[in-house]
Amino acid sequence: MLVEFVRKLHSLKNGKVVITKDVINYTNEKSEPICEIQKELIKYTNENFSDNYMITDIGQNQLFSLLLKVLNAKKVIDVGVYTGLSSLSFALSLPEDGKVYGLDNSSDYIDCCNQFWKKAGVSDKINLIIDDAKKTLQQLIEQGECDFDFIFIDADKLNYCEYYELALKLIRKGGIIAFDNVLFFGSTVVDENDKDDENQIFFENEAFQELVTSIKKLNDKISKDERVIKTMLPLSDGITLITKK
Ligand SMILES: C[S@@+](CC[C@H](N)C(=O)[O-])C[C@H]1O[C@@H](n2cnc3c(N)ncnc32)[C@H](O)[C@@H]1O
Repeated sequence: MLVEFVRKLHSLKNGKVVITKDVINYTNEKSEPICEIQKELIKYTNENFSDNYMITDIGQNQLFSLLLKVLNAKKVIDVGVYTGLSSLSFALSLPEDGKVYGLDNSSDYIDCCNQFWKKAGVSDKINLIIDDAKKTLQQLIEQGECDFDFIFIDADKLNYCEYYELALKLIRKGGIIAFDNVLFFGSTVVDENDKDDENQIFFENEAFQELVTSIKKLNDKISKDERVIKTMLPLSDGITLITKK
C-alpha cells in the first residue's frame, strides 16, 4: 500500500521537492543556526544597502561552515566580500590561527565589514584586500601560496573562467572551490531556442545575457574538465563545488 502511494507521489511530483520559500526557511531552520551577529549583519545590509540582493543566503553560509569544519580548513579565499557575510562565516569556522583572504575591488563596504567582524571578534582572522581580485589571486600565486583549503568565488561573472583557472592553482589537493550563481535565476538552464513566456525576461537585457553566456561557458568548461571532480547544487542561486583529482 505504501509502495503504491509513494509511486503515485513520485509520478505526481516528478520525484522532486519544489523549492519554495517555505522549503528554504524549513531547511535553514533545521540546519546549524547562524549566530546573532550574522543575523544582525544580514538585517543591517538589507536596511542600508540598495544592492542588498548581492548578499549570500543563510543556507549557503550554513553549508560553507560545515565544509570548512570537514576540511579542517585554515586558509580560505573569499572572492567578492561585499558587506562581509561570507568572510564572517568563514572566519567563525576557522581555528584561532586560521586566515581568510577577503578580496573586493570596492571600498564602499569596508566600514560595514569592519564593524561586524570586530563585533564578532574575528578581525584578526580576515585580511581584506581592496583591488581587482584577478590581480590579487595572481599575486598570491606568485608568492607561492598554493595551499588554500577553500576558495569561494562570488564576484564579477564575466571573469568566472579566469577565476576558475587561478583558483585551480591556489587550491590544495583535497580542497574545495565553490562558485556562486551558476544557475543565475534559472537563466543558464534556458536554451535560446526554446524560450517561453516565463523565460522571455532573461533575453530582454543585453548586459544580463553577457553574464549568462559567461556563466554558461564556465559551467560547460567545468562539466567537461577531466582535472576535477564536481557537483552542481540547486542551492540558493546554484552552487558548484569542485575538487582536484
Ligand atoms: C555578490 S557580492 C559578494 C557577496 C558576499 N560573498 C556575501 O557573502 O554577501 C559581489 C562582490 O564582488 C565585488 N567585485 C566585483 N567585481 C570585482 C573584481 N573585479 N574584483 C574584486 N571584487 C569584485 C563587488 O564589489 C561585490 O562586493
